[in-house]
Amino acid sequence: MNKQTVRFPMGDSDSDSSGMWSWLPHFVGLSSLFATFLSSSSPFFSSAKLLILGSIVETGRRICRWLIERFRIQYSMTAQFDEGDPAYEWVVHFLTQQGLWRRSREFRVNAKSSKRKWAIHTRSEETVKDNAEYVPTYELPQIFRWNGYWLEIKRTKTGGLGMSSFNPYGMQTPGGTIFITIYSLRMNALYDFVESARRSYLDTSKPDVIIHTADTPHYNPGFTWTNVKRKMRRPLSSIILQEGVVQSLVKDAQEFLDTEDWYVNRGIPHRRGYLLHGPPGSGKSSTIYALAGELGLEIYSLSLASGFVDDSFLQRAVSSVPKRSIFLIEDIDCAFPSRDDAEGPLSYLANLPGLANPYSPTIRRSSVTLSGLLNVIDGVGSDDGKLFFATTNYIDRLDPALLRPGRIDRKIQYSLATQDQAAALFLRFFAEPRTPASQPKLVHAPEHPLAKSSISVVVTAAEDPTESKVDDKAEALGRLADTFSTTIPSNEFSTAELQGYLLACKNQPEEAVVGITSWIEQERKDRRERKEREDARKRKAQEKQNTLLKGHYVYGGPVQPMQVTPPVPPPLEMPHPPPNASGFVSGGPPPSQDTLHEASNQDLSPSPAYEPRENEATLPVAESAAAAA
Ligand SMILES: Nc1ncnc2c1ncn2[C@@H]1O[C@H](COP(=O)(O)OP(=O)(O)OP(=O)(O)O)[C@@H](O)[C@H]1O
Repeated sequence: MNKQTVRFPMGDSDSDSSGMWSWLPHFVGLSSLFATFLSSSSPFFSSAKLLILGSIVETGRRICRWLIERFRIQYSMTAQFDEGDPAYEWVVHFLTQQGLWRRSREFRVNAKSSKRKWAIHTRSEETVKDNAEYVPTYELPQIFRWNGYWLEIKRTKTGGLGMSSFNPYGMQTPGGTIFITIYSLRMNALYDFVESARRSYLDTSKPDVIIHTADTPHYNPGFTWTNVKRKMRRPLSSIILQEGVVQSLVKDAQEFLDTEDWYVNRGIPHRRGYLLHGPPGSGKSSTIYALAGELGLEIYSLSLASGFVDDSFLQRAVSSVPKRSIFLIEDIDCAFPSRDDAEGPLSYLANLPGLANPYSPTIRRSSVTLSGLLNVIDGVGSDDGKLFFATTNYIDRLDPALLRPGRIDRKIQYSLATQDQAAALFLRFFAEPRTPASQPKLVHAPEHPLAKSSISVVVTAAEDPTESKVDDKAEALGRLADTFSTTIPSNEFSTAELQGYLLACKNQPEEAVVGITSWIEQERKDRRERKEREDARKRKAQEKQNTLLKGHYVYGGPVQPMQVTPPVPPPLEMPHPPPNASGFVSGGPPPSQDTLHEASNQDLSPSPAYEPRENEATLPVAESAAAAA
């Protein structure tokens, strides 16, 4: 048998040196093959060459990207700011100040509104009063240097009001989102950036009061307050109330904001609730705006009557109100009936289909429940130094639970204008603008016609003889104000109504005084007519409600809570005793075929002459049912 020697390229003890390297020619052969491959001009080799080169380039690119990503993760941090969150406004405003948006090449152009101040201006800011605003919409990242750091900004496009977009991380975001990457290892860099943005935003906002509202339903926690409005800050002195009322309110709120530690140390939730109640147009909202301007607070205002506001939305909205701000619910009584109404005999009407508001004045109009609101006022969302304000025209419609201390700590009552208020309003309208040189004094001199007024009346009293003319004018104006106010009956017209009248005779105080009597008469006449119309409308609504009630009661409609007895048509109108559910006349012998035929043709809808029994309409349904049984 021939011994066959198996040769291995290396490591075989039997192998000789020539055997050890015998594989080399093969390799050399390969390399020559490789050389041939590289230098070959055959199309097959060219494609393969490209393939390999492409793979090498792609691998290199991926490695670079991976390295960059590693670098980003290691040496940078990215913060996300979602539209609807206050921090988004700070950042956008700050970036605007840095002039970043100027490099943008894509804009959304809107007619100018007071909504935002950060749209860029097309020309020099001082000279131009733009009628349109140009809001950048680009998505391309921008890099800029701030405070020694490199920052990269990327802003996702807004898909339009209420529409959603996807951020680079695949999360769905309604509205716009800004991503800011800071290339630094210092966590403080991000903190410094956000703080600078916030401070600059607050500085710029000082002359305005910023009001956030929620006008679209969003189910993402960050996106509740989607609308921002600005109002000119209103001086406290422009609010005409009994002396000291506004000042004491401001003092109270300021004290509350300054004593956070006191609350924390005693384990008392740091929140304070105010209810401003009184007739429409008496200055409730104006007081809140003036207070917010004075204390530099932003207002987060929510209408509970909005269809999309339910308990859970309310909870989220309150928890995203930042510290040291005002959470405002205007016309809180509109949201739900008082507990008595809600549990009253007609409360089930709220669930009946087809019953609209005009016919059911006590029916719930909001998805917010009383317990939901109470939880929000009590709960975590409402501490943290937030001031809760509510306004109402009808305090007696509010549930006592809502009014207890701890929820509402101070109630301030507003009333229709008194004569003092009318005089003060008159002077506010017609007094000369004051110059620092002729600072007016609050005069309550005994001889002045308004001396007994409890309201601060601004009358310019000149001590300098050169100002005697001003003094004369002021005296004359004081007399006019006196005549004007004494003509106006106290507590009949609201301050807003008087303001409306005075606006019509701007710069003509004498005319205002002359015309006030006929204005009062006209107003009274208008009111009478309005009241008559309103009474007629209410009567009609009541009648319709009664008819609907009867419809549900008599014909076994969808009145769920009541076990309503079978139909009981009125006996007098019916030619026969009413057929029961199976079509047979109750009691008596079974009907003949003729009778059955007659009964089946009979119209069972209420006859036009049908009138309810005397107590049927007014009795609560439960009692009516019992009576019928
Ligand atoms: N006491 C007041 N002092 C100064 N201005 C007032 C006063 N009351 C009303 N006004 C003026 O009347 C207008 C309406 O006032 P405001 O909205 O504050 O009333 P309101 O009590 O909140 O009314 P509503 O209950 O209808 O919301 C404002 O322009 C405000 O300037």
